[in-house]
This record gives sequence, structure tokens and C-alpha cells, in this order.
Amino acid sequence: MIIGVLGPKGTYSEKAAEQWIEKNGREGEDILEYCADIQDVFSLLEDKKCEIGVVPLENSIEGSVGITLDRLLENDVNIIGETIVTIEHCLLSRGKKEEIKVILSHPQGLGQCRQFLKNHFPAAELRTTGSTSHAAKLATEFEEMAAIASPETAEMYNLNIVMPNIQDRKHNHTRFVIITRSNIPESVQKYIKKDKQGSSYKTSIIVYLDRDRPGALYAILGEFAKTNINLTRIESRPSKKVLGDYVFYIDFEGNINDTIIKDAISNIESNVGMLKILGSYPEFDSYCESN
Ligand SMILES: O=C(O)C(=O)C[C@]1(C(=O)O)C=C[C@@H](O)C=C1
Repeated sequence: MIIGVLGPKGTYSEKAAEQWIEKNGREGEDILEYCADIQDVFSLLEDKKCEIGVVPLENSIEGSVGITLDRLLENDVNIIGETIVTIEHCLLSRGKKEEIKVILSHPQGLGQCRQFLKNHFPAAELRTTGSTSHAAKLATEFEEMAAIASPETAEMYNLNIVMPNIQDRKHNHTRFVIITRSNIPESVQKYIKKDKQGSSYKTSIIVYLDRDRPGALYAILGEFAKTNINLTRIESRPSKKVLGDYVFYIDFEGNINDTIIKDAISNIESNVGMLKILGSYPEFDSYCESN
């Protein structure tokens, strides 16, 4: 199976893909296709050049990955899984700490180490890259450059770990989603069947209210409260139509095949402008326990 991830080699996205495949039981040879950015992972999937994509969705320090949320709304995709990766950023360079003048990383990496950078490198120039491993690759060029990336990339790109564990909070986790086309390819079906054994499910939807009116969001949330469905996440994102207009990303416990969930969704659907079901998939925690 071909799996699209953010590249080059050594990204946390690659780690997420490996982690998810390992948990689901590897079936034959999987090929990782490294993409320059997250949009390209979605394009690769759409163009049928891969069967699965693994993309970051949210981080415990920096919050949502906006481009992933946008593509989930606009592209014809289905979420079939999630995995959570422990993020352990290090400062990597060819040079010594005193020599570092430019620090590179993915915007999420820079954001997760904002305080560290202010405290230790107030004068350094910060530059964004397509990924943390892309930063590591570029940092090999000059001794005055450093990258914020995983400890594994140090070895991969022949860099020194100048400072380990530099993120602003000890606990740093990123949640990734495993996506496929909504017309699920045959090779992916076996992973989905396997997942069903003894797992608790989560469902992700996107809702657009169409028109701002008193109690509109309350009515949606009421549907979940009424039937005791546990919400695990709600997030608003600009609709990009006019200022102050939003779409809501909602995750909750349960499977779209359960009658209780089906009924709640159909009640919500009749009261909103648009409802997109992104998919039902095994919750990360329970799927760890059942493996
Ligand atoms: O740059 C990487 O290594 C990625 O996989 C991307 C990404 C992200 O977009 O959140 C993944 C995990 C970390 O939070 C930092 C960057």
C-alpha cells in the first residue's frame, strides 16, 4: 500500500504512519510517499497516487493545524483512524550553541518552542520550513543554522543534538488522522475490518450553520446532550465567506452505524446548512489497549 506523508524522511508524520501501521498489523510491503506539504498529501490521495494519507490535526501546545482542517472540509476524504505521537523536539546543528544565528522549523515546531527561543536565542532569525525534517536537511548546509526537529533526524542528517527537549511544555503530543478517499480503496478495507475488534469508536463531523441565529449552536449541542453522546472536541474555523462566519468541527464518541448516533446526526442535519461526516474510527486509547 502507498501511504502519503509529509517529507522528507524523518518527520513526525512518518512516525505517525509507522505507529498506525504497526498497531494495525503490517500487511505486506508499504511504501511511504514523501510530500512537500500537507496539501500535497491530500492531492496525492485525490489523484489516486496513494491509498492512505497521514496528516497532523492538532497539537497539545499549539492547537489545530489549519490547513488539515481546511482540506478535510474541501476534499473528498474519509477518516479511518487516528494516532497520537509524543513530540520531543531538539535543537540540531552542525555548529555549537554560540554559533547559531538562524533557527529553522515547521511553524508548529517554532510555536511549540516559542518561550525556549525567546529565552535562549532572542536575537536569532527564525525561518519556517515545510516540515521539521526539511529544517534538519537545510541545517546541514551552514554551522550557523539550527533546526527544531526530532532526535532521530539528528542521526539521519548527521547533526549534533545541541539541546534536547526544548519544547515549552514537558508533555507535547500531536494527534494525526489517517485518511483515505470516501470511496474506500479495496486495499484499505482490510485495515478497517481489523480495527473493529474490541475498540471504542469516535466520529468526526463538520457542521455549517448557514445563518447566525440565537441558540443555533446550542440546538446542535443539545442533540448530543439529550442522548448522552460524549463530545471529545469542538472547534470553529472561519468559513472564508465573510468575517464572523464559521464552520464547526465536532468529534464525539460512537460509531455512525449505531442507531443513537444516526438519529442524532439526522436531527442535526435537518437544522443546519451543511453537515459533512468525515468518518467513524477506533479511538486511539482503546485501540492501544485492545492491541
Ligand atoms: O514537521 C513534521 O515533522 C510534521 O510531521 C508536521 C508537524 C505538524 O504539522 O504539527 C507534526 C508534528 C509536530 O507537531 C510538528 C510538525
